[in-house]
Amino acid sequence: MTSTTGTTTIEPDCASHSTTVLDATGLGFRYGRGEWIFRDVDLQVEAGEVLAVLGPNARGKTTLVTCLAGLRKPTKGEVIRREVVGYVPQSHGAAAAFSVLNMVLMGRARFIRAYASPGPADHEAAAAALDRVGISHLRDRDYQALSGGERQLVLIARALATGCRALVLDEPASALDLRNQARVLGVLHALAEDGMAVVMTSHHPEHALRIADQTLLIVDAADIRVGATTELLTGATLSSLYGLPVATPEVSIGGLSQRVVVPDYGIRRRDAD
Ligand SMILES: Nc1ncnc2c1ncn2[C@@H]1O[C@H](COP(=O)(O)OP(=O)(O)OP(=O)(O)O)[C@@H](O)[C@H]1O
Repeated sequence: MTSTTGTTTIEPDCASHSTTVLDATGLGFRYGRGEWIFRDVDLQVEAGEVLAVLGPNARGKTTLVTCLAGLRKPTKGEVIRREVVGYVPQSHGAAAAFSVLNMVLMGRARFIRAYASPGPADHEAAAAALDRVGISHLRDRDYQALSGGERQLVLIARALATGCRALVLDEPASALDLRNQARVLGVLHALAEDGMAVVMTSHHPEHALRIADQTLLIVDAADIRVGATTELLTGATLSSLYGLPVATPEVSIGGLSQRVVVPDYGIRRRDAD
């Protein structure tokens, strides 16, 4: 056990035969003396598994995943992290003008002594992380001058440079166009195929249907549902979760039958007869 933060334990356990990377039990959180944001959450994420966290705005998705990542101390319960966890925040901003390479090298902070410069091993890890997400060609670009999709990939590379075996991402594809959504989802899917445990929040149930093995729904603080994505994400459940009619028909795209999410916005086009 390397460190303990209240009830949250960080426990790299290389000798364990369990493939459970993140193990949360009885997790509850409230800000100060406010209302519970969520309570009694139990979940496990295995190596190579993707967990999507869905719920309407302000239901506590960010709060939950920051507890899982160890950035926030839960009010109740415990999270056991058996591997290093990399966190990818929602914000794409950078406080100063950094190159892409220097952004990714920040992920090496825990390996670099105070006032020391990154060494060859750090540069090697940063290059491997850039390569892993397919953006080696951007390494000398100014991070602030990149598009939202490119920045998202840089932040994933920065997390990978930590040597993490679990990745927790807050809305990794929310601000991206369709092609960049596919690109980020493809990277996460490939990382999971290589054994990474992936947790991501999303406002896109179809992203969960594409890549998530498990989904966690925050219906309200006392009603948290965790289950197999394809079983949990029915039209009826999504309609009730988001408060509008949602259909989930099977369609064939590119020769592949896929369940898609079609919300009824309740608006009739003016040119419709
Ligand atoms: N530091 C804080 N102090 C007090 N309340 C907070 C704090 N941070 C978040 N909250 C509140 O906790 C609730 C959950 O916030 P959180 O950001 O976790 O929700 P979310 O589901 O990620 O929201 P969104 O989908 O809009 O990003 C919200 O009501 C929010 O206002």
